[in-house]
Amino acid sequence: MENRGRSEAKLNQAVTKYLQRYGCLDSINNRNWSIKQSPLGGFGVFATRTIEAGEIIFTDHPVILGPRCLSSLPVQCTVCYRSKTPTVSKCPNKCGLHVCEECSKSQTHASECALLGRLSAGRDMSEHNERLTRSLTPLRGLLLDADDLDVVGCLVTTHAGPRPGGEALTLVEELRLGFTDEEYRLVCFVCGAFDANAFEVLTNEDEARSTIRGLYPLGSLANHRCFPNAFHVFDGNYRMITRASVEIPESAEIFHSYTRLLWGTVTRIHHLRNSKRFLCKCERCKDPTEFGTCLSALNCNRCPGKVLPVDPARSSSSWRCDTCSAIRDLGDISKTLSLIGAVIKGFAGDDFDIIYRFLTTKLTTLVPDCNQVAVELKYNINWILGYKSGYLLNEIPLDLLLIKKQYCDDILKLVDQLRLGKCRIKGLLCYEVYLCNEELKRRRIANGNNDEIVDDNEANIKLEEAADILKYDFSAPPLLKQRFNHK
Ligand SMILES: C[S@@+](CC[C@H](N)C(=O)[O-])C[C@H]1O[C@@H](n2cnc3c(N)ncnc32)[C@H](O)[C@@H]1O
Repeated sequence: MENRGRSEAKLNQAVTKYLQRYGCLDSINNRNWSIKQSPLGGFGVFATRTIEAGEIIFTDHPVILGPRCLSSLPVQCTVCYRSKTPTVSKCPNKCGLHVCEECSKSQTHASECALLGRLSAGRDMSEHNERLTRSLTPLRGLLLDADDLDVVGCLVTTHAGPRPGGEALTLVEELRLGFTDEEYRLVCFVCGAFDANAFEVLTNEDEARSTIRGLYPLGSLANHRCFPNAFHVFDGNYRMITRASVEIPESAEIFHSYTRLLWGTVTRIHHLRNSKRFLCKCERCKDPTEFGTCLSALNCNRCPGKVLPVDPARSSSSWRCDTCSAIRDLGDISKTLSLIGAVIKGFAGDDFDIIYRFLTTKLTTLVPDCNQVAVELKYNINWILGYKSGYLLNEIPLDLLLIKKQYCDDILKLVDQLRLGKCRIKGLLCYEVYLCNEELKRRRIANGNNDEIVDDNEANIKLEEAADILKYDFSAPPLLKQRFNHK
């Protein structure tokens, strides 16, 4: 990893100054972290004392924030990111950006409109709106002051020097923007920094997925582990609040996860290799059973055993049955995985009948219940039952309500087995179990059936656990925010 003259002293100084400047004072005053050389290469963030599970490690401010580079971005205001406001329209100055009425008068938009006017030499950019929105985030690097640029310079990039990444190429070739050489180099650097370090930002509970991303200087210096010891949420001001998910001993390295936590090793390794360009060698990756969860397992076609990769880090690893020890042909494994992938791709995300039928019939012939695809489908079902029209919690039959609760319990067990501690998924699922229990109680009372046992204590424990984990999360369900008086 290139260090470009970075040193522990320089990084600690630049990041501290940055956090002070943006008022992230809890990261400084009660400081429990330090940036140090990591045995993984480059730098990382380390605990300077024991940090309790749930304790805040740091609050970080985005040095650059903006739309993700997705082709399916909704039309949103490029300043406040609201997409559901009727006043979002193209800027009348033809800079090509969408803004809402309120933000059209903001200083942020004025600066960006002027920058784009200059870079496009006054051309009408309105027709390039979509491409421009997707490319806007790295362009924001051109508007940073020297102090902010200094902290961006502390971050690693996926490509050293003036080699353009995908986004920079889009900007230059398709938008034909007139950069100076220095501007072009900076835009390329920011693109690379986003590739290596960006966080997807989720701050609206109505949005199922994030449409914006940010560069968080201290968050970006934390390395990855597939069973992280920290998790983060975002507050209403796009600040990243990083907390310990488990107790972190003094001097231990603090880790985020750069992948979905419930992906199996083969999927995680593929993602890390392709998008972050490194190979994780953590305990979870080295253990073919992933702490006994067998998330990657397929059915053996000779016996009731589970077939697992012998060396999950190698794409050419052989796969062996844990019961009869038969080696399964790699071609056969790829075929099974492609078949499952193709079927799932064809699903409409919220068609309960189709997903449930596949999960409980065809899929069981190919993979055991612990496989990551089964887990993912159970997770998806949880967001249909109780949320989609026709499946609201008070409408669904009892068997579906019990299925939802069972799936949440199954995934919560898995989260514990994977040593994930107080992670965001756990907070969300605890809340869902609470809702299921409340609905079961409501039905029992409505039916006058007081003999049926619904464990009130469990409901309250789950509610408290959810509220504790999601305490600072702006996208948390309103009930949790209200009950515990969160912002
Ligand atoms: C977001 S940065 C983390 C901070 C980085 N180590 C630095 O020195 O600035 C991501 C980069 O750190 C390295 N990295 C993070 N986690 C790693 C791990 N578990 N094993 C090896 N390299 C890792 C990879 O080079 C990755 O692209």
